[in-house]
Amino acid sequence: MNDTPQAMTIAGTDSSGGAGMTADLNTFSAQGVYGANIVVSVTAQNTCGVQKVQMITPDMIMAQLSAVADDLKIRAVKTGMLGDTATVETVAKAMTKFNFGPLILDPVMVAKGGAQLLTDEAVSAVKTLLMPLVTLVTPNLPEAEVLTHLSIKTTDDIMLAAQQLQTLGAKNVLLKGGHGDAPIVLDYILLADGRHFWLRTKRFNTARTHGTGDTISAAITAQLALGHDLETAIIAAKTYVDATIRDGILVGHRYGPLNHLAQSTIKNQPEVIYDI
Ligand SMILES: Nc1ncnc2c1ncn2[C@@H]1O[C@H](COP(=O)(O)OP(=O)(O)OP(=O)(O)O)[C@@H](O)[C@H]1O
Ligand SMILES: Cc1ncc(CO)c(N)n1
Repeated sequence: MNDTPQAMTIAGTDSSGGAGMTADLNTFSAQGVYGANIVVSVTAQNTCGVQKVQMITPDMIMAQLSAVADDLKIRAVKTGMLGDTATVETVAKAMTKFNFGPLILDPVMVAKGGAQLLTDEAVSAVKTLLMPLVTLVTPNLPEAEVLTHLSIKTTDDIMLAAQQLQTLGAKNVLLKGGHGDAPIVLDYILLADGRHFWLRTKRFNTARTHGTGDTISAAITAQLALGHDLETAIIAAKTYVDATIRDGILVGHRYGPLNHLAQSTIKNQPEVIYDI
């Protein structure tokens, strides 16, 4: 029997199944990777918004992490919603104690419907405790603004923000460009060795984008667990998330979930641009 590639998500649940841990696990499966899941919060949520959040105790979070570390061979790990300072501290502690492979930090702060998923206080814990441990950080534009205190309007601002995120300790940066309404979507990647590039796709004119950020970071994590290098992993993940939006499904009434069973095709690969 082959050694099945295993990845792990540390995140919150979404009762409607579109974002958070469910999006991560569906993505892992779609990429052919086995998924372990550390639940840090339970949310009552649907495509219209988040109604209620219940955090899990640090002790229970650590027990889940220990249980996985004792038995599985995790090759890459991602974090999603972390919620509060105690959770960030627990996760940071576990990341130095156990070897789960490269850490992908998706610094989830606000849900598509507007609910806050990370306290203001916890933002500084993310910056000081987690960022130095991170292989790749994947903020969207508003999250990058909070982490860097920059106002990000232009492509130059995006490049500067990515550099600042590296000075906080993240080795590599993916700045996601899904927010806004320009007809072209640009994601920016700054690698540890200073190389950088943009991924350009056309914007799908749809509100069915619940969990796009979770999905791209989970797809990157899965690709790393499969043994691909980071650049290849990011391009494959972007191609996949594009397909999951393109082949949309009709679930719920507002920010509908993605189609995690969608197939990536050569035709929907992003354009890679080095100079903008
Ligand atoms: N309407 C769209 N059309 C094409 N690509 C999109 C669209 N919306 C998001 N994306 C892509 O999805 C990925 C996630 O980007 P986004 O900026 O939406 O993340 P996010 O805000 O963290 O998502 P969420 O909070 O819903 O998890 C990026 O690669 C982005 O380019
Ligand atoms: C639990 C959870 N994690 C992340 C997001 C962001 O997509 C969400 N809406 N809910």
